[in-house]
Amino acid sequence: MPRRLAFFLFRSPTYTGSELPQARPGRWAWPRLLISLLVALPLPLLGLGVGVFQAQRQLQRQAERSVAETIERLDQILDSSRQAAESVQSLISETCNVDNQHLLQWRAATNPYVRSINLARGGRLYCSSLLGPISLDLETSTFVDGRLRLMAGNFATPDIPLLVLRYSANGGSAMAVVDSRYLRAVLQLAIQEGDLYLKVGNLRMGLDGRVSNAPIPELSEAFAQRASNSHPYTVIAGSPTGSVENHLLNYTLPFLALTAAGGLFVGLICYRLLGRPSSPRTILRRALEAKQFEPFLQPIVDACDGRWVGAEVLMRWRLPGEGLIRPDLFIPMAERTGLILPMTRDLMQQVAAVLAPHAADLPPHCHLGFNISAAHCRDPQLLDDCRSFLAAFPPGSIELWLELTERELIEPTEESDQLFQQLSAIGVKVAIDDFGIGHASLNYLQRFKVDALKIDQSFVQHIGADTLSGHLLDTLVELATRLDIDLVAEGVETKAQLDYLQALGIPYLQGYLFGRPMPAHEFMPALHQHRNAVGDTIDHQQ
Ligand SMILES: Nc1nc2c(ncn2[C@@H]2O[C@H](COP(=O)(O)O[C@H]3[C@@H](O)[C@H](n4cnc5c(=O)[nH]c(N)nc54)O[C@@H]3COP(=O)(O)O)[C@@H](O)[C@H]2O)c(=O)[nH]1
Repeated sequence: MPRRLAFFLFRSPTYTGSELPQARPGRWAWPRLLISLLVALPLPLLGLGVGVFQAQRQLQRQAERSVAETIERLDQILDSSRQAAESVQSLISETCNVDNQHLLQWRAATNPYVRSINLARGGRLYCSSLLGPISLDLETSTFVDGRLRLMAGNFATPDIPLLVLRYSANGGSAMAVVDSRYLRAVLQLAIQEGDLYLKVGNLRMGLDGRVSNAPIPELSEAFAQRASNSHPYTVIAGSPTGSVENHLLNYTLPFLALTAAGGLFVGLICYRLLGRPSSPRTILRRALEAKQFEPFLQPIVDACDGRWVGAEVLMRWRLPGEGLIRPDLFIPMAERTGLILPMTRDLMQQVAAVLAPHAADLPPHCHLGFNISAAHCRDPQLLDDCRSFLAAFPPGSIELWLELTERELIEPTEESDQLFQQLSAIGVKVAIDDFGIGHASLNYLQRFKVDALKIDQSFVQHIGADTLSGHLLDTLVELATRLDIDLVAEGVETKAQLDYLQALGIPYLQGYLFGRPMPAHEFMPALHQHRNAVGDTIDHQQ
């Protein structure tokens, strides 16, 4: 095997084109093996099919050829025997004297196939080249067509079968006796595989040289039969059940082994190819089809009293065998491949399916925020997706927020302007996510009709650590007040940060201090639990 091919087949697969996680190879091993088997099997099966077809054809041809050859040789023997019998026809009317016996012996000895020649008259054998004068009954009706008789033995050699050719002339007959050993040799030489029979009347002789009146065994795999044009006998050849298998083993084994090796090779290549990691797009598309992307909800709280006012929807990838995958590992790739559009649509549908039945229990005008990226701003279907999402809830029960991220720069165009106007018209709010760290944030503020800013968590985390963050937060609060837009501070983890942000007058907060992102179906039970707790706290404070 060339080195490059061996390397391709046997090296371990490592994908270098993407850092996207994939399902563990172990889970995929069985289907991969099954597909490889399905790919590997056709070649040996085809080989076997061709082998069986060829074997059947060869056995049939062989049977037909054997029948033709046997008839040709037997006719030669019988023609020659008839000549021997014909040559003594003048003796039939004569007695079995010494001269006539010598003549019979001479004729028998000079014919290559004839063992003896006998004369008969008036229903009796009266003269034999072997025994001289004899007197034996002769039943001419036992000769097929009055001319040919197959016998298991006779008076001279009771255990050696023979074929007797009768030639009628001068009121009697001359009979040339052919030893079955010639016949047996003819049969054996004419066939390599299968069975061959000489049939005279209801008696038959097989390759073993035995004469019997038993029916010929069924020749199911190949069959040929022909009667001689010159003498009253038939030759039958064929192959019994199991002959094709034997033929395959004896003659086609190398071919079958070759096709099996070919199948194995193809299967190995297939197994190898299936083991190669897919492109990032294919991995994500498969994950989406398998419904592996799930919504997690993180509460957003009212800074004054800590009550939940809504949630941000964050995507998680539940990869079988690997657990939950962080969004920063796959969202950038989803954005690059454009798959973020159907993924967000799927997320919206899942959230609507989980929360809509509990709409009455949600906080008033429940704020539900989804992250969108540049591709969404060029996708007119976003409008329909938002409409469908809003339509799943009773009117006015929720507020849909789209959070614009800055991972990809959003180029404002006529279409995007129109899209945002239409979104605003149906009540969808727009927030700028991670505000303050991206160079485009201020640009977005100018261009889009923004309803809220989400202050990046890095500012919150530096509260108390440096004065610059504090100044920046002051400036952001002032900016939001001037523009009359809402503010949400992200990444609140400590009581100190909470106090600071409350003192600044930031109305909404989000962070681990209030709740970590949780599976969508856990949101309602968590909200009830929180309500009980916050209700208590508020009562105590009052
Ligand atoms: N286009 C889309 N982007 C998405 C979507 N879902 C998530 N994302 C973006 O992936 C980034 C990472 O998100 P995630 O790991 O979910 O992290 C979020 C929070 O879990 C985390 N967070 C929240 N509170 C705290 C905290 O107190 N401390 C702390 N260290 N981290 C906290 O911050 C992330 C908040 O995300 P965001 O508000 O969007 O900035 C992230 O950039 C997501 O935007 C999606 O569906 N589409």
